[in-house]
Amino acid sequence: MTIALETRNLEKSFGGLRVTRDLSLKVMQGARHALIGPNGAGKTTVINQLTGVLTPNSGRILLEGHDITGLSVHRRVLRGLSRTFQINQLYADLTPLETIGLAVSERMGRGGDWWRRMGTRDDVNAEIAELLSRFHLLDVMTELTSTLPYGKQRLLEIAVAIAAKPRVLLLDEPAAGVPESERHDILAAVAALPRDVTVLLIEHDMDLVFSFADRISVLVNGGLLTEGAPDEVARDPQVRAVYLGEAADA
Ligand SMILES: Nc1ncnc2c1ncn2[C@@H]1O[C@H](COP(=O)(O)OP(=O)(O)OP(=O)(O)O)[C@@H](O)[C@H]1O
Repeated sequence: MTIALETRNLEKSFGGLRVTRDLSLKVMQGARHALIGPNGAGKTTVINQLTGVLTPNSGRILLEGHDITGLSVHRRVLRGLSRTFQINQLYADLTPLETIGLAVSERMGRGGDWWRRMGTRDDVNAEIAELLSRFHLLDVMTELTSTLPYGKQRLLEIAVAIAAKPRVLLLDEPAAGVPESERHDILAAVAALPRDVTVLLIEHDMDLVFSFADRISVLVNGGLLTEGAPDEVARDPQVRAVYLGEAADA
């Protein structure tokens, strides 16, 4: 099987604090891989190094076998590595229709003239409509993003990431802050992501992790404690001790 995304001996320190410790991870093509760990384990720091927001002190990052350690955030996106991000800060004054339109146009290299051409291309319109439908956004497509229920905003984040047609998607806590009544849509959308997209999920919600992942890596103090299939990880006494605790008994 092909490796989609890999870290080799990744190291990152903030001053004297070693936050990523000799981390070697392999995310296989098509995997539903989750990275879990207690608060402060270093998960966000890993994601930020994968996307290029942070530069590791040492070690390598490979995307489909190519070394991307020195590439900018933008160049990584062009190579097929996307992440979800907090859309509310970026697109608060746009509607989901405009936001997805912009994302699709950006991918086609036409972001600059999207406003002038809005609605004029059938292929773009069809793709926007499909994304709005798939992510349950049709009913709110002309409302301002800032006014949407939080669950809809999180769905829009995933839709925008998918609009870039990534080969590898980093899903950063898609269910965080979403009220119970809206969680079902998030879980369904995440479960329905296209199988040709490799997904690395960071999530605190263990229901989501164990319903979604086919492989789980457990990070503790910046290093890999263990990894394996969900049932192996749930049974692992070290994991139960440091992280899952009572949840592993459920
Ligand atoms: N820019 C920074 N400067 C200094 N320390 C940092 C910085 N970013 C993160 N840290 C520290 O690195 C450690 C790991 O943080 P990180 O946010 O990566 O963990 P996490 O596993 O994502 O945590 P959480 O689950 O709480 O979001 C923490 O001790 C944090 O305080």
